[in-house]
Amino acid sequence: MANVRDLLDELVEGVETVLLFSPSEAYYERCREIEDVSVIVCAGDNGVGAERFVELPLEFVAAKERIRFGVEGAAEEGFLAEGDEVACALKLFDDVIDSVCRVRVGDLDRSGVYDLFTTSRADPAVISAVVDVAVELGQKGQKGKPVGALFVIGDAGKVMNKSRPLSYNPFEKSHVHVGDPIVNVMLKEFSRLDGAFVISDSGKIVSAYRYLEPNAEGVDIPKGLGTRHMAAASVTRDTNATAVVLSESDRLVRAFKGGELILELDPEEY
Ligand SMILES: Nc1ncnc2c1ncn2[C@@H]1O[C@H](COP(=O)(O)OP(=O)(O)OP(=O)(O)O)[C@@H](O)[C@H]1O
Ligand SMILES: [Mn+2]
Repeated sequence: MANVRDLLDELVEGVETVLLFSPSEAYYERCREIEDVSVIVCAGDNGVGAERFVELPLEFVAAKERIRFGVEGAAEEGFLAEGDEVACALKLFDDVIDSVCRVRVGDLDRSGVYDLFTTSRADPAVISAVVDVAVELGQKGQKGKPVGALFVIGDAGKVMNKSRPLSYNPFEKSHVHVGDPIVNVMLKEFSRLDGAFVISDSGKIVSAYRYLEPNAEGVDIPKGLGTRHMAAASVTRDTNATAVVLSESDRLVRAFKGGELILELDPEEY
């Protein structure tokens, strides 16, 4: 007669790698003793002293996104290869590992999320906060109407030099940072108006209403995207900034870096 264990055995059959999300030291040590399996740790810091470690820059409330980040990160670091079967063990409900899911590297669509956080100049928490604002705006719109927005994060001095004001800057002389609840309301309010937000590496809002002076030469972004996206891509090629764009027309959130589109997500699925 079949039993639960047989059923669950199938889940980990043939798995070569275990990816542990924020394990305790004891849990990590126990996993290391398993033969023929390599262990990767993905956590905020490497407290357990793992040999193969992927840093998690934020909590990723959505488990799917956490797993995607861990798997992309591990692949990027060379710990995993296309086709590898991985068992991911994580904490879903409690402060102990209570869930296991199996993934095949390459089967998850690559989101670019690891690159976005690890190779950006700005603080990962700032990027995450901006992506959150863009996603929320995308879900709700502005009084029910779809709205677009452009956020340029990091290398703000250079970005300011390569842009000009469209109107009076409501953030002049203020010291407000992304992530503050008040600021999120302000960002949403001002997103009705033209131009870009410029945000520093540490998350200070430097300006709203900036018109970026894009030098589109050599910038290669998917056809069909308009001037907002072109300006976003160009500014990230000419500076070390990362740009996050919410499209008013297709309602997707995109991130650009080094002149390229690196992330595309649908706020409805986030
Ligand atoms: N160079 C720029 N700098 C800052 N903002 C810009 C720039 N170019 C366009 N925008 C902003 O983008 C808005 C939409 O322009 P457009 O429709 O051409 O862009 P798009 O890429 O198609 O974006 P969407 O998908 O939101 O329509 C403009 O009204 C303006 O506020
Ligand atoms: Mn448009």
